[in-house]
Amino acid sequence: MMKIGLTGGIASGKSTVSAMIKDFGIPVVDADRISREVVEPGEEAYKQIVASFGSEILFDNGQINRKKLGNIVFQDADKRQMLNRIVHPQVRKSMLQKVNAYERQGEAVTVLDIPLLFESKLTEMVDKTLLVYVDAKTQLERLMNRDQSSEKEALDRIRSQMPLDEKRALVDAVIDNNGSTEETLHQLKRIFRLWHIF
Ligand SMILES: CC(C)(COP(=O)(O)OP(=O)(O)OC[C@H]1O[C@@H](n2cnc3c(N)ncnc32)[C@H](O)[C@@H]1O)[C@@H](O)C(=O)NCCC(=O)NCCS
Ligand SMILES: Nc1ncnc2c1ncn2[C@@H]1O[C@H](COP(=O)(O)OP(=O)(O)OP(=O)(O)O)[C@@H](O)[C@H]1O
Repeated sequence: MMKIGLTGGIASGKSTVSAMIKDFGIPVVDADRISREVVEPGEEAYKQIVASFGSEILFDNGQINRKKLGNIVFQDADKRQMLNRIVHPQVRKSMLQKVNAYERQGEAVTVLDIPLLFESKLTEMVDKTLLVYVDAKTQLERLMNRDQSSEKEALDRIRSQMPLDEKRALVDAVIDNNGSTEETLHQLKRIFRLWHIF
């Protein structure tokens, strides 16, 4: 089974591209979604997060207040590393299980949507890498719009990741998502044809 690592920066358009890939009938394993599952109350990572960051980061119902935890970790690299050390091993484990299940089902291709593919050195999990690229101005605008966040909150998040221009040099193929979604779909199809996926 061919494994494709789909990556990008925050709000660069990974979810938009992964929805197109699912429409082709190709399975997608989503690291962001898994990172939400592994921090549900009762899970091992949840207990470690509460022990490390305190109950101030919880809502009254016990769920993690992600906006609050985000504001802490995206302003402080040490705290971010502390959170990453708790969450990433669980995410990796769960991703591997899901990928193996698709392999057993006989899927020919599976896409792994991993925002931190390079930052977390997960490239050995995949055969090919595909970057969803946007320029810095578009990224900031789309992020602030989508999350209704301030410029400061958005820039804190963008700066906690490897710049997209650096990622460009590391991948097998790039989709430029500055244009319309139609142009993005066109580029995606061209790359998948090139890789003999269809
Ligand atoms: C800090 C948290 C609580 C903020 O939650 P929130 O719901 O606001 O954001 P969400 O999880 O949807 O992430 C949105 C985007 O932020 C970026 N991002 C998330 N975590 C990180 C991180 N540790 N470092 C850099 N960028 C990150 C990614 O591009 C991601 O797509 C959450 O992102 C988290 O638990 N992060 C640690 C786990 C992680 O690294 N997840 C990302 C991929 S595994
Ligand atoms: N080609 C496009 N034209 C206009 N808007 C777009 C385009 N692609 C994506 N968007 C919008 O930009 C925002 C970010 O896109 P998306 O959520 O797909 O990014 P992402 O990389 O998955 O983000 P995250 O890392 O936060 O999960 C969304 O509001 C989306 O609707």
